[in-house]
Amino acid sequence: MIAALELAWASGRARLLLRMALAVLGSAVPVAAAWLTKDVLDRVAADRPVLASALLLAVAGGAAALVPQVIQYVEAEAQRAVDLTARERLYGALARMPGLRRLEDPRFHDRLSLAAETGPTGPSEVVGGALGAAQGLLMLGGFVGTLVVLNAWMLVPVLLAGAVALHGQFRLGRFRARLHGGLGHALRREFFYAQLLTSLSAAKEVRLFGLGGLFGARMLTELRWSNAQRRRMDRRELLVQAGHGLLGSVVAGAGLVWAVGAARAGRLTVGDVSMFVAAVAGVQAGLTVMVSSLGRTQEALLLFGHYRHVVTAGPDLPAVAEGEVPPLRHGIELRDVWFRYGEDLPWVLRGVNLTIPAGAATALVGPNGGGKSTLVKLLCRFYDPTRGAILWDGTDLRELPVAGLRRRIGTVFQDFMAYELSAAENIAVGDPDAREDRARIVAAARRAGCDRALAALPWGYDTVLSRAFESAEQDDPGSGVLLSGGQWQRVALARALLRDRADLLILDEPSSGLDAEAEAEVHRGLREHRAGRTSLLVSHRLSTVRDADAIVALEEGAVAERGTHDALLRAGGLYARLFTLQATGYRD
Ligand SMILES: Nc1ncnc2c1ncn2[C@@H]1O[C@H](COP(=O)(O)OP(=O)(O)OP(=O)(O)O)[C@@H](O)[C@H]1O
Repeated sequence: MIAALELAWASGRARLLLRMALAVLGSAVPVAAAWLTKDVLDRVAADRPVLASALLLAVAGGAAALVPQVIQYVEAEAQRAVDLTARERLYGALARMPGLRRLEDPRFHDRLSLAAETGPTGPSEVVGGALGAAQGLLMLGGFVGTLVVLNAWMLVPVLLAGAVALHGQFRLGRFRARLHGGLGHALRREFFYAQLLTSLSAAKEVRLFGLGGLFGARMLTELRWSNAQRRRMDRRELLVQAGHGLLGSVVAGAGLVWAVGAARAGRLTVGDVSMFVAAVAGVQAGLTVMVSSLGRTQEALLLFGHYRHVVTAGPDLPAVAEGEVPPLRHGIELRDVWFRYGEDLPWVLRGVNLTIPAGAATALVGPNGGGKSTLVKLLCRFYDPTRGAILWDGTDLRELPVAGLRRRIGTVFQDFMAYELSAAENIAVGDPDAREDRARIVAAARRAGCDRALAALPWGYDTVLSRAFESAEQDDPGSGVLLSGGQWQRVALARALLRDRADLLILDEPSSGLDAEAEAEVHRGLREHRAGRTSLLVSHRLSTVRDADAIVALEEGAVAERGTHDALLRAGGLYARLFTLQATGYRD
């Protein structure tokens, strides 16, 4: 509750105070209007001057019409401000998580989508609900006072009905919050199938294999399941609300019968009867507002817990204070590194001992699933080894600032990103400092062999590499083009080469999509770029690694052998077998 209120306070104090003042005004107006109505009626019946009271009643009527509109506007404005602050905090918290483990955890993902949904709306719901409850309480207080004056016994059934409704609303709120939490899995799968049916990247296989019907049916199954859950919720809500309404009308009807009887007997004036009717309606309205507002607050608080969980989760790897990492002088050592992605998952790396000497080119080869990409991810410190350590010039990576370490590394991942941004930005993301430095971007593109292709695009480097944002206007750099797989790979390579000051260059399958000539050309460029630098090249194309200073073969998570190309061929082990197979394939 405090966290939600703090968020609302932080995103606009003046607005929150105004909203509170309006809540007080909103609850005072109906009570004042009821008293003024009684006064006007009694004055008319007693033939006394009525103008001043009638004018005040008109003002109260105007305020009753106006205040809700103003509250609505202020609430919407507050909602937008809270949305901004909540998102800033949520995505800021995510950016402070340097590892990948949390994002791979489906439970965390569920919380994350609930946090993204409820964080921006939660505080407004809580504030709105709390103020609504206070408003209801004030209104209730005013009318309860009135009922006490007229007939205190009427309070008993009216308040009992309110207590029943309050209990029902709380149960509904808890049920609704649980339902919301439980739907995450189904919603994610439904979204996944809907994405498959609409995404361009899946379209080829979906059409060729005729998967549209299958995925569509699965999407509808998920939707039907979540609809059934929502239907259960709606039915409960219907029952509770209808019961509450019914109870209210019975109480109001009984009260009216009593008031009319009392007026006949001369115990009440006409004004008293009007006041009584207004008071019973007012108490019930106050209770309804209070009950539904408390229910709304409770539900919002339960859901806001997910937002709090994500925002306060903290870094997912033991953090070290920010700072720079000294340049690599001697090398990186993996000392008895064991790693698995989860406690219930098999070991991926099993006691890897390996040195990547500074200034030398090391190549990593081996069968699929051997752990090469995992080793790359550990070097970038997306995870910490489960056992053992990785040392940067003798210092454990866990003792180095993550951002500082990553500034020292340039990497092309096997599954690199194709950003729907301009060609220049697609390269510049490799080093945000170079965003405005077109000369550096072009130099990196030249080294990766994509300079000519990018310069020849309709708007050169400013062409957007996507058609998602295409506009009808001509000459708009937003109208984009699509690159081929190999061209994309060169752009991703340029992104890593832009970090020309990085100490360690990691290339995970940088040329798998290139044609033979392009591959030879790119590797010639890379050899020049890597000369004298520390690099780690992961590749299945063994022709591209033969000139590395050392080749390491990784098999089933362990180093099977290590040496130069010639030495490994002579040894006749795994590398020799793989190389000979590939070479024979080419010759045949
Ligand atoms: N995020 C992950 N969560 C769980 N298991 C994973 C994850 N990433 C990889 N693995 C598993 O780790 C093992 C090693 O995968 P890795 O990608 O490191 O192999 P690789 O040697 O790079 O393979 P390839 O040559 O096919 O690229 C595989 O069995 C894979 O299923």
